[in-house]
Amino acid sequence: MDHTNHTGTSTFPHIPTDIAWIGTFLHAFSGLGDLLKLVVFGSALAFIRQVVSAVVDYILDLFVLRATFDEREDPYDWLMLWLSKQPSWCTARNVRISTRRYGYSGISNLVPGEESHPSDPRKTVAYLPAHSETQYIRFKRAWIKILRTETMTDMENRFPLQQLQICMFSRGHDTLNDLLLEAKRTYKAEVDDRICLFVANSHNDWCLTGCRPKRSLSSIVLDKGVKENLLADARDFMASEKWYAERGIPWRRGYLLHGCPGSGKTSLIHALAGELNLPIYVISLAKRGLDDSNLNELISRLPSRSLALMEDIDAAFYRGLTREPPQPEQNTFGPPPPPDAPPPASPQGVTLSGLLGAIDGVIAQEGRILFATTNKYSALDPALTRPGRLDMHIEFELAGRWQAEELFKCFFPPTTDDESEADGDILEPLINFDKKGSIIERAASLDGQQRLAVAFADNRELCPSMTAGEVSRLAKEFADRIPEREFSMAAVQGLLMRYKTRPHLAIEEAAGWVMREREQQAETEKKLG
Ligand SMILES: Nc1ncnc2c1ncn2[C@@H]1O[C@H](COP(=O)(O)OP(=O)(O)OP(=O)(O)O)[C@@H](O)[C@H]1O
Repeated sequence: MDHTNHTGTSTFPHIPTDIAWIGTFLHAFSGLGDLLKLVVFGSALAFIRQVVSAVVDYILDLFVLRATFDEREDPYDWLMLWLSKQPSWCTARNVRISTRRYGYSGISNLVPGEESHPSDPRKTVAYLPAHSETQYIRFKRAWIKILRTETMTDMENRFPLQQLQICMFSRGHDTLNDLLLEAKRTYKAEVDDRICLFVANSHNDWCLTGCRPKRSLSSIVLDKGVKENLLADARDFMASEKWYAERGIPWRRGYLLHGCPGSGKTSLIHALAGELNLPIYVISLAKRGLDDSNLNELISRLPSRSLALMEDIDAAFYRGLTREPPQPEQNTFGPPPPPDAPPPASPQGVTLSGLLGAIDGVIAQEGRILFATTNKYSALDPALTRPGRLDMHIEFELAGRWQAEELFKCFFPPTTDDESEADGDILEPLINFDKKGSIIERAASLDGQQRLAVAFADNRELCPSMTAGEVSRLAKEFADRIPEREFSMAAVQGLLMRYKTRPHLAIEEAAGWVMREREQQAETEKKLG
């Protein structure tokens, strides 16, 4: 075969040249092999890493349990209270100071050296681990990693949402369940003899504002049978879920307490909540920004078996409430704007139809008790007060003599059964002592103002000891000086408060107090025209 081309030169001689060129080329890039090796090795490594990480993740998923607690949910509060009792939680090195309270006193740590003040719970501060600070806590032989985080729920970073993330080695949910159970029990024990109050926060979520000691029903003096009937009715309702379901009646009950200010409406609701062990959810209809849809949302978020409280429902009626949708200038809740105020830019507020719908509409929660209070019963629309919405109406009156007598007994309970011993004390009731026990002065010899000053002295323990018989006699004497149905119970309580260690002085001063109150009332009426 002839490999000669038209130029007469053979083509084969080029082959060795090309091979040489490739050789030269390869020689020039002698690192390429290494590079290829590196690429292959790197890819293999990345692949192995991914596989290992997937396997590790898989194994971790099998053995590590992670849980997130959101501050909008109850378990967050249980856990925060429980954590507050763990030494390592309270001694975190990177702390955030907080006045938020979980349970009643659990998380609150007084600033060292500072005395607590029962009337101002905000004076106590809590040391919480800072956000993004990891804490390790031992629970039932397991180590739990806890991380507090704060995320923003809106674009403008206005609504921070706190979360707790916990992580533990555990194959099943047993340890987590145990932890939750213990946290819940701790929380329950803390709030058992207290009532928890919830209000709506800026997200329109229910938020625990605090827990206060339960008030005993016996400290509220009402006409015979009133509180007993109310308690029996509420108890019966709470136990009647099935009865309501069988008859297709929504399991809800509403109570309207109406009457003069300071007659014990709010106090009775708080005492009842304590008796029924129900948390109170306070709905403030005058709250800025609350409209029909917000109200609906709030009511739909009420937990079952709760007590919703709408106070001073009459405050909404300064312009009259209609069933129409809200207009800028009418039909809204809230205090009246000043006369020269510009009209609101957009209609806002709760309408009567919105309120009616929220109370008994389809979204209204089952198993809840609604309490509404008002000082102006006649201002309420009959649609609002009809059975099914507000089933039971209870009127509260000004203090009767019997109530004044009972209130006196609440203030000065008998301290001894021994009549002879008691008599001695009662004969000298107005002697006052300083803290060291020296006699200051015999109050009987003082004028009115001085007597008051003495009565305010910090000598509570010097309240004379009295037998039941003596207390009854004094209580009657006191009640005889209080005119029937003229003053509120709050006013009578105010009088007794002035002489909380001086029952005799309270009796002596009662007549003068009545005169002064009447004068004041006359003056106020004159001013009002
Ligand atoms: N019937 C009562 N028995 C015992 N204490 C009472 C009674 N009524 C009022 N008080 C006392 O008076 C104070 C005010 O009472 P409360 O707030 O319950 O009245 P209210 O009827 O809800 O008043 P308002 O209508 O102004 O809200 C409380 O400290 C309470 O202890």
